[in-house]
Amino acid sequence: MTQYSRVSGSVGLITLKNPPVNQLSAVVRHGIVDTVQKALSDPKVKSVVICGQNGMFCGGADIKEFQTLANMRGPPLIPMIHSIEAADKPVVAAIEGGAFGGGLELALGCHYRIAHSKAKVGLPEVTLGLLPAAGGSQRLPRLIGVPAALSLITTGRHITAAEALQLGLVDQVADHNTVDAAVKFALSVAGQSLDARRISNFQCPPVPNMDALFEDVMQKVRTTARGAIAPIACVQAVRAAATLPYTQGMQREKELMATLFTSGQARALQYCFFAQRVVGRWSMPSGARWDTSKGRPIHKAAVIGLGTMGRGITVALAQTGLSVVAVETQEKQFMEAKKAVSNMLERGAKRSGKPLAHGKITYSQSLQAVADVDLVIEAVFEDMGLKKKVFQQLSAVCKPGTFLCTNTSTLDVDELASQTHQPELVVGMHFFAPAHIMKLLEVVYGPRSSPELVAVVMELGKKMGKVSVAVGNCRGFVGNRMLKPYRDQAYFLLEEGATPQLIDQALEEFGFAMGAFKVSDLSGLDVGWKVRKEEGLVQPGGGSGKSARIRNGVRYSPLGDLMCEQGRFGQKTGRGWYQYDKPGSRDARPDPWMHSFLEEYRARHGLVARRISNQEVLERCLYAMINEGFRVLEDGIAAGPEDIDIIYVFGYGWPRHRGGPMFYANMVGLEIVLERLEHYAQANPDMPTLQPCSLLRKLVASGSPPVNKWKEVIKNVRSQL
Ligand SMILES: CC/C=C\C/C=C/C(=O)SCCNC(=O)CCNC(=O)[C@H](O)C(C)(C)COP(=O)(O)OP(=O)(O)OC[C@H]1O[C@@H](n2cnc3c(N)ncnc32)[C@H](O)[C@@H]1OP(=O)(O)O
Repeated sequence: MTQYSRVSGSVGLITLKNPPVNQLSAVVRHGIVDTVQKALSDPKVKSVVICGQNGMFCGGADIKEFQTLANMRGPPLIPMIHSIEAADKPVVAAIEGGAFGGGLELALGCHYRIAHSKAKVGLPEVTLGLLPAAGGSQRLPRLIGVPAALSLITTGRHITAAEALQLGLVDQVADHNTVDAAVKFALSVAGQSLDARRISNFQCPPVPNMDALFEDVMQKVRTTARGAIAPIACVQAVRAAATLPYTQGMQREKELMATLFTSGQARALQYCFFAQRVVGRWSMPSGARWDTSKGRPIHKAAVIGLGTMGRGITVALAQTGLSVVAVETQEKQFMEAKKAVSNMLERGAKRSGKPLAHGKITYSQSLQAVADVDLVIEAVFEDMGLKKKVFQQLSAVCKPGTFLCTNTSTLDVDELASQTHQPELVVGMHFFAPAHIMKLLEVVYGPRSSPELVAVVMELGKKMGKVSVAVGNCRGFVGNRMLKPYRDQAYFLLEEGATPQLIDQALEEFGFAMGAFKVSDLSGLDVGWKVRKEEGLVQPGGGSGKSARIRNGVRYSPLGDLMCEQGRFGQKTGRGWYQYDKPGSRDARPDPWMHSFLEEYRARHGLVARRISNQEVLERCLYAMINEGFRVLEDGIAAGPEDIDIIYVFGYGWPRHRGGPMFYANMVGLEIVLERLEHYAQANPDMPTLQPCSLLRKLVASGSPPVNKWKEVIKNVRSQL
């Protein structure tokens, strides 16, 4: 786990060996303690270099060890790093690949740091619900100053070697063999005084108006944290570094870490870290899997339809380096799209510092232009008739073997596949707007979709920088299917006495980026109205009598339809569930009109408004959504709870520090979720989405196992169906 050798006569070389990222597991820490001791006691050794095998310095503490305290045996990190800093021989960190979290903290304990030009460094503990508690919160501000340290520690962002050099975080950047460069450097500094190299002895560089700086940062962090506690603790720890002697600062770091370490938030965030990796190992009900299905290379892709989504998809594809044919048949849209795509590419290049991808795109107004591409993403208007026509044309125009994908948020992918000669080469790609920015991609396979195609699209998603989740085909797939009962409950609560702001506030306090009604205003109320009209659910004026609030024997709220009849489509019309200064403006303000609108509505339907608590809002909206999540699992639409949680965290603004809806259900206690659903279902027999689903009952009957054990119960439930 840790290899030791003497090189160039007098340099002790310690190599961390713990694939995949040389994480600091107990054995590695043992190895470091032993080999440092060996190097320091060997009179032939004048200086020491620490590096990692396979081009990676160190990915930090072993996150798996955090799952249970019992796992955390072996030498603790803090004294280990202290003993390196206190050494009387220079110790040089040779950073290849990356130094993250405890890995960077180890490097900060060394007297010098040399990084490869392609290496990245960072303290991402905050993203795991923690803080850099192996001295990182105390050493980093002393080394690079309080403002820069706050920026790195509160965001967890990874920075390049060049930025690290500029900040003074590393001493040298190497373009070639970093270990050789570090050994050479170690030879050159052997015997030199180390007094000025021990960061714990430094004072933080003074900051003018320090109190104001911390107040300002704290306020910003509180706003963006949406209830997460780790970013706040990070600010407090850096403040301790800036105001206290090192030893007291370390004590404060320890106390803050103790609170975070045992918090549910840390558990949720660490679950998300692994869940994100689990969804990459996709599987299909047919048994096809990520490790047994091989894709084939895609050299040229096409996008059909250059509306908002098509433009974003074109940009995302071009940024991967692929050749892209962008097709739009309507002249006006075609001209506008060319300009818009070009602007988006320029902004993207500026943001990322990567070269412009203009040359990768050719534009055409004819579908014939896609004849020789390997993969097509159709992104025309969300209309089954239109999409069917496009798929028939694509099937005729494209060369045999071309993969055909549809960007859709709800439509039946199998129905579209049946329009083509090779239905096995069709999948859905549910992008989220703006498609070149949003991280989530639902990859929707049908019963006939080939695993090769799923492999290709999952890989393509990764290249586009997306978190791709493979899901089965059903109405709304995973994300939108679960959103429906959540939204329905929000509408029902309005009928029963709540206001849009009461409901949104409860959801935002829970941690959602936006409440249900603000989201509805943002995406446009007319979108759902059109779908409901097509489904025959809308009655003019909302209908009357008892049947007005029932469709197909199930409770229905015509409130959204009534809003649309009034032309209140949301932000785009300047009026929706909220009011806005002008059409297109984003600043939502409560609208007194809503009050009389709701009063009148309730009076018409004989409803008596009652006081609705935040708890009821959360329980009804979230548990209805979670219940649907269990149905999704039962139906085999998602392979596991991780898939659902990642979809919600990356696509629907679910607070990451609550781990996703299914993890959250587990945190609350499945038996409590079941009991509350039973309670609400009994009170509302016309709301079948509140009837607890059988998988939830089975899980509770099986003793509510942790999320990572659900798959066994799901397998049993499915085999009984
Ligand atoms: C008292 C002191 C206490 C605490 C102080 C210190 C705290 C810490 O150090 S917390 C850990 C901080 N480190 C991180 O957050 C880094 C996490 N890792 C990553 O960001 C990435 O893995 C990477 C940038 C290092 C590499 O990315 P990539 O090449 O894309 O690989 P993967 O992300 O797919 O990871 C591969 C494989 O490694 C597992 N893994 C990665 N890091 C860790 C880790 N620190 N501990 C345990 N396992 C780790 C990861 O899960 C993947 O494995 P699986 O596919 O099997 O899940």
